[in-house]
Amino acid sequence: MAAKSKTPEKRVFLISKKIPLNKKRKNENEKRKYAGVQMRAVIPYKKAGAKSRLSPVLSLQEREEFVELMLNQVIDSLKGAGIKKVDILSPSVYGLEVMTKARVLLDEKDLNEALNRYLAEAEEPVLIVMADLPLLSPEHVKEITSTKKDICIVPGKGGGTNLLFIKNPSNYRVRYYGSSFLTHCSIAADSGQDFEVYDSFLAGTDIDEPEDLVELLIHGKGPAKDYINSKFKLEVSRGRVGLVPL
Ligand SMILES: Nc1nc2c(ncn2[C@@H]2O[C@H](COP(=O)(O)OP(=O)(O)OP(=O)(O)O)[C@@H](O)[C@H]2O)c(=O)[nH]1
Ligand SMILES: C[C@H](OP(=O)(O)O)C(=O)O
Repeated sequence: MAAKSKTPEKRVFLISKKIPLNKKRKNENEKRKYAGVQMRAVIPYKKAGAKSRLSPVLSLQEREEFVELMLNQVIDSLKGAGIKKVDILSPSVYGLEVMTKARVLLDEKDLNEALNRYLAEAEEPVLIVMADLPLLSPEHVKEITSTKKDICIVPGKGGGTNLLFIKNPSNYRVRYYGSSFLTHCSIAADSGQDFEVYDSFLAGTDIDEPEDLVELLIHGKGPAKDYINSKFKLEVSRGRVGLVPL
């Protein structure tokens, strides 16, 4: 009997010994990273005069209302993915006076300067997420942040960068505008960091131009879609789906 009771104990000991403690910790860390605990997300956001490229179809007041709805959906997608630390980086407190879902950081500098200052000070992996991504889901966020590479880049339409996940933020600088997707790939390669390109129609659809509102009405859900739905309907003309004011 004594010999029998020793065997299982010994096996338990051996199994747990098979996984070295440092590897076990690493696995646990990986899991935590996946759940978004050991990273932060930052959303650059400017409400004043936002989305000027939508001015042919939306007034200034409508555009400012609309970006606020998109911002809130982006925050919800990040939180839904388990990311606890979400910062909004804005040149002004305008529109963020009662924000409780994320920390508000003010920096009057332009988009690139403000983000690069943020990255230089960051001590943990950073996910940069644009505020105009109402088709982004928690599943996208989880997949992007579980990359095995140093960096994960999500291209936006027309050469932009919709999300950028950077594991070593103090070694990376952003350069948005122009063909920023290509620029961000080059910056990664030039700094010796490997990167993954996350190819997704929905995460890649940023809402810049009136035709992007068509994609929101077709594929979207939630308050940003409802807002556009209250002003426009879809209409098919010559084989293309377009937008018609209600
Ligand atoms: N912190 C900060 N964020 C900005 C600034 N300008 C734009 N953003 C944000 O950066 C992201 C990408 O900006 P754009 O897609 O060009 O949006 P936009 O400037 O509102 O739109 P357009 O006027 O049509 O160019 C969005 O999340 C904006 O809210 C800025 O000066 N500072
Ligand atoms: C900020 C800019 O956004 P876009 O103008 O391409 O939407 C970019 O992604 O480089």
